[in-house]
Amino acid sequence: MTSAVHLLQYLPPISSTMTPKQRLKPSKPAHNTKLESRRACSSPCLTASSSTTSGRRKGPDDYHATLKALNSKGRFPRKSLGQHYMLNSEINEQLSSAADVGDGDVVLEIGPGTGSLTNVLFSAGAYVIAIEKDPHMAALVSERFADTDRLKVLNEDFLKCHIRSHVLSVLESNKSSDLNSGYAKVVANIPFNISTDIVKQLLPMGDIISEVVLLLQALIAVSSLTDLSALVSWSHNS
Ligand SMILES: C[S@@+](CC[C@H](N)C(=O)[O-])C[C@H]1O[C@@H](n2cnc3c(N)ncnc32)[C@H](O)[C@@H]1O
Repeated sequence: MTSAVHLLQYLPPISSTMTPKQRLKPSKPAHNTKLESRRACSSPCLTASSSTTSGRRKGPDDYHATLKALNSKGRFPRKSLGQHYMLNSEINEQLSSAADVGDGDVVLEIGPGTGSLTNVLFSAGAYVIAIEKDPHMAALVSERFADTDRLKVLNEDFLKCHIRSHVLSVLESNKSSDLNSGYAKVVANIPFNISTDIVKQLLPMGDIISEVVLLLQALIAVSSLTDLSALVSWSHNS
C-alpha cells in the first residue's frame, strides 16, 4: 500500500480585506450582545479572535445562526480547542467536492462544531462519523441532526480515540446497506493547533480510508498573521 499526496490546493486568500487592526481584535465571548451588531467583513470564520461578521449570503450556518447556536449552549469559540467556525458554505462545498463525496459514502469528520460542514456532507448523501472533543458541541450537533440516521457523533478526543475500530464498525455494519463499503473518506475543517498530530494519525490508515481532505491554516504574512487558505487532500492507492 502506498499513500501519496495527490493534491495541494491553496484556496484564495479570504480575509485580505481585513485591516491588521481588525485581525488582531481581542477575543470577546459570543454572549456579548454587542458582537451581534458588528459590521460585516469578509472573514469566512468565527474564531476565538474574531469579532466581526461575514458579509456572505445568509443561511443556516451564517454568522448570526452560528452565534445563536453557540449562545444556545452558552459557548464562545475557544482557542485551546482550535475552534473557528466556518461561515462560508462555499468553502465547505469545496471540501466536500474535493473528496468527491457522494451517495452512500462513509465520511469521518474531525470536529463538526456547529455542523456546517456536516450539513454539506449530508446534502451530498454521506453517512457521517463525527468526532467532537467538546461535549457542548457534540450535544449541539447531535441535536441539530437528531432526525437523521446518517450520523454517528462520538464525543471523544480524535487523538486519543480508536478511530480504526470506529470506522471499521460503521463500514462493517453497513456492508449490506446501500453505503459504499470498504473505504471511508475524511473531510474536515480541523482544529489547527493539532493539525500535525491529526495528519500523523491518518497517514497509516490507507487500508480503510481512500480520500483525505483537510482545511489547514497557512501563514500568509511576515507579520505572522495567519489565514485559512490551504486545502490539502490526498488519496491512498493500493
Ligand atoms: C476548526 S473547528 C471546525 C468546526 C466546524 N467543522 C466548522 O467548520 O465550522 C474545530 C472543531 O474541532 C473540535 N476539536 C478540537 N480538538 C479536538 C480533538 N482533539 N478531537 C476532536 N475534536 C476536536 C473543536 O471543538 C471544534 O468544534
